[in-house]
Amino acid sequence: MNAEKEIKKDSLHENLDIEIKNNEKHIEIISPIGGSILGTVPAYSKEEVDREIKKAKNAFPAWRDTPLSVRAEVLYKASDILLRNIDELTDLLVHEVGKDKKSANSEISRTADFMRFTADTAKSIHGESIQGDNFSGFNKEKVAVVTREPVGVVLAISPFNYPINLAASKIAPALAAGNTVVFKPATTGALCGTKLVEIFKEAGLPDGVLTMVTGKGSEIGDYVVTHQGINFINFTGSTEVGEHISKMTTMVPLLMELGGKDAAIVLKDADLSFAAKNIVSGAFSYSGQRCTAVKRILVLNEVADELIAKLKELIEQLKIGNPLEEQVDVVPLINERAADFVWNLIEDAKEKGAKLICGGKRESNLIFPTLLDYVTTDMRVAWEEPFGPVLPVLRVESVDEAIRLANASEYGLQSSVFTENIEDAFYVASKLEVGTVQINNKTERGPDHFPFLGVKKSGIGTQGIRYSIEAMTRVKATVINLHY
Ligand SMILES: NC(=O)C1=CN([C@@H]2O[C@H](COP(=O)(O)OP(=O)(O)OC[C@H]3O[C@@H](n4cnc5c(N)ncnc54)[C@H](OP(=O)(O)O)[C@@H]3O)[C@@H](O)[C@H]2O)C=CC1
Ligand SMILES: O=C(O)[C@H](O)COP(=O)(O)O
Repeated sequence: MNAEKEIKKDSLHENLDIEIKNNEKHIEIISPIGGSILGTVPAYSKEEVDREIKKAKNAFPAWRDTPLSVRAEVLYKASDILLRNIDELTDLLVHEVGKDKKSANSEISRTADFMRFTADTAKSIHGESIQGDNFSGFNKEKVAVVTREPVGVVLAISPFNYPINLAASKIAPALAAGNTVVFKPATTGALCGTKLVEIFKEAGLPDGVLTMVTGKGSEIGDYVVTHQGINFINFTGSTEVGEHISKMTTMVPLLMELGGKDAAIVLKDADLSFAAKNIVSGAFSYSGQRCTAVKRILVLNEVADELIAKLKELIEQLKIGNPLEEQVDVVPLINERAADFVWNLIEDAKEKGAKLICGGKRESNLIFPTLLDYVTTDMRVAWEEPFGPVLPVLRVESVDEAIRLANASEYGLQSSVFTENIEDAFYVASKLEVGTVQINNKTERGPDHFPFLGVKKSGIGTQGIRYSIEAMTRVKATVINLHY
């Protein structure tokens, strides 16, 4: 039975030109703005997944052997096409994941820059040759020619929050390196993902070099990640799913960016106005639905009151609401379930004695930016990643207490330290168990050629343009044995 029923689009979204197929072989994509259906994507069966992976496998030898300059040319073209479609894509992003228009637009232009930089970087990566005589017992007659080889078929799995950028930042380096790619977008974000694939094809990618499988992760995810045709998995998403994938797979290299609980550590001598401005933007942009969002403040007691007053003032200036109507800072969360989770964290903290400074209000999946003071280590919000607009403040007695609390997290993505003293900044940075420490800045991923990684439960391996290309290639040594 595969009957089609007509679905009428909500007036909020009727300007979007997306097809809706209402049958059991399609999944509905629900907008976080208004909760209505935006479009549908196919729910792939196992046989269809097999077919797409096989296409990528078959396309691999020819793509690997395609000159790098030609592969790079496709990325330059894709970057141009992306920019040509920036208005349409921005609009789709706003509708599909509820991002504010300015951030959505910058996601697209950043992705175009990313693709160009990837092509440039790939062209400048080269191998080396090594002579044997450095090792005792060998001489110059033995020479290794060391090249970088693609790994084969890369499975790229992206999350909902950057449906264009976190897809392209896996796909572009993988393709530049000579791999073929099977792309599994987050279901909310799959309409954007579909457009991105179309753009790569329009740029001239041969058939099978980039294929896409859509379907709910809970239904097809395990089948895809354990498929024998996959040679490498590049995943961004929650720690829960990342851990699950790493338990399911065997002998497949993994590159994973997972959850975080980034701390902003504010020392006594920090420029508090500057720190507050950075923290508010770091914590609340896209309503905190960013892995690198500032997710807790560890502030020295002596300056806590002053910092909190400044934070409150800035938070109260944030524009909250519907990104389809106007430019706002804080938008509805991706769905009701996400909002329930954040709401429960706020309630738990309040019940255990946290002081609500501002926010603490909810309208459906829109949570108002919330600042909680006097958060203690028995409260869930001190440790759990909200992926929403709630910011806990933990007051500390000393710099070492801040470091201890920062490191007590199971996560280790990034941390900020705000201070005017470079010695103190480096002392704190040297002790923090994270992938990146930001001195006097909010936590953030860019610029995209910097290494981006998480330690502990925040990830495996390193992304960032050159790092991603290197991660998705392997070294091959061809040894010349001369006998002169
Ligand atoms: N460190 C980083 O760089 C980043 C980390 N994140 C983290 O991601 C989370 C939010 O993103 P969200 O999209 O909700 O994350 P999820 O972990 O829920 O989903 C991520 C992706 O995994 C897919 N998936 C789900 N189950 C499986 C499975 N069994 N096998 C294979 N794939 C599966 C999802 O598909 P489907 O949508 O169909 O379920 C989606 O494509 C937060 O925890 C955040 O910290 C987000 C962005 C960046
Ligand atoms: O997915 C995320 O949340 C990102 O990797 C963070 O990127 P950003 O710091 O540029 O928002």
